[in-house]
Amino acid sequence: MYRIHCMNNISTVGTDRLAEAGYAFTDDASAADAWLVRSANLHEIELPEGLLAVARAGAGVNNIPVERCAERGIVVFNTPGANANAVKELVICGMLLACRDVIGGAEWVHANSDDPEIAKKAEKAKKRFGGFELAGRRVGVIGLGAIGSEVADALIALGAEVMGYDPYLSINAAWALDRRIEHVTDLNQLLSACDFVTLHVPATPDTRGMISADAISRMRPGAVLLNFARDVLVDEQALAEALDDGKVARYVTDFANPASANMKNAIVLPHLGASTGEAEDNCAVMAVGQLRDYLENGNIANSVNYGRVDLGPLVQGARLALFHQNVQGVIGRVSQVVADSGLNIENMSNVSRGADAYTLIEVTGEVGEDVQASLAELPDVRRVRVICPAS
Ligand SMILES: NC(=O)c1ccc[n+]([C@@H]2O[C@H](COP(=O)([O-])OP(=O)(O)OC[C@H]3O[C@@H](n4cnc5c(N)ncnc54)[C@H](O)[C@@H]3O)[C@@H](O)[C@H]2O)c1
Ligand SMILES: O=C(O)[C@H](O)COP(=O)(O)O
Repeated sequence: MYRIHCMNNISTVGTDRLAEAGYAFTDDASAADAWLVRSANLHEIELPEGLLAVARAGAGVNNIPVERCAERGIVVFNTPGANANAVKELVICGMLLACRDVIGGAEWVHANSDDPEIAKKAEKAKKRFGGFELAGRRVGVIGLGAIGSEVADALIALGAEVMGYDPYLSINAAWALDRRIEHVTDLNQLLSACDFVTLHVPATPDTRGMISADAISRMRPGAVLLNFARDVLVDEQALAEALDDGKVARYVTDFANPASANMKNAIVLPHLGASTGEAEDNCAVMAVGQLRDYLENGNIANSVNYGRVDLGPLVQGARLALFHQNVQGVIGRVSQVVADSGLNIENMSNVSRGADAYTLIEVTGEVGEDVQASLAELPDVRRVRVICPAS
């Protein structure tokens, strides 16, 4: 029986599936075989010896020590696209809030709610809260993955002109985009041409600070910046100055921190992008499904530190799951140990990602503890699991 520890609240639509399958939940993170997590910061937490996997019910994995996990043979999963619709809707909402002073108008009504003349006064006051329309404006979308592509398509439907920038866009993702989206290969071209710029890239060493003082200086005067990706993408000091002097008209962000919360002309939300029932259920179901497939079958889908492996469900025999360095000779040595143990290899898959590799071998025959020990002792092998079919 596998033990799961939840680092955050995870939708019961997902966790119930684990309970129904006989999994146990533990409050003790160090005793768990796997962790389910949303945004809890795992960088400072010790990774227990027995931890096999971390499943992030969501997209961003900058809260997880992905490389350290890979070195230990701990598979990290995320749930690509499972919360994209929720974020897209909030981004469009953020853009509309920047177009018109909806918040100011609603606050005015609240402040005047006891005034019997409110209806008449509202007609006079409303000119303070007017604005402009999104249709016809040019919006730059940085990052055209699950969220960025949905935002770009929605903006086209709303009548905006859209420029997209994503140097790593896959051909399939490019085909899926509305053909009216102008694909630019120069970020500066997008920054200088757009009325709105919206960020949809992961937080990585490459993207940190990508909206630098220089990038801000290239933006159109009076442009609006939206950040529903991560706060570290933006040089917040430079942005605060640009908001003060009006170079940037509005900053709409999902990341409240001491800097953003005090910015002039900013609309700051408490990380609400994925906080809909639908998105939470989707993410939990996907995370749990991937976790089960790995724990019970050794298969890996949507991992951010190991490649995809799919030998289907394990029905007979057993599987040997090996994490090892991606170097010459490992597979030969592993096959020799398996053969010497009298096991027959029925099926096998090997994938590598950078320095790390994963090999899943389906065997028939009795897998003794000595086989696992012999495999674990091989050079360059980090971890060995023996997986048997559920009885
Ligand atoms: N506010 C929220 O609640 C919320 C919810 C989900 C995701 N997010 C954030 O949004 C990010 C994107 O989510 P997603 O689901 O679209 O991820 P995704 O992986 O589907 O898309 C990310 C895209 O960014 C592109 N990219 C990477 N580096 C780039 C660069 N330097 N310049 C331009 N493009 C680059 C990738 O090629 C990819 O297409 C997540 O990593 C997370 O940080 C926030
Ligand atoms: O990367 C994500 O998926 C989002 O930032 C959502 O984070 P949350 O699950 O903590 O709401």
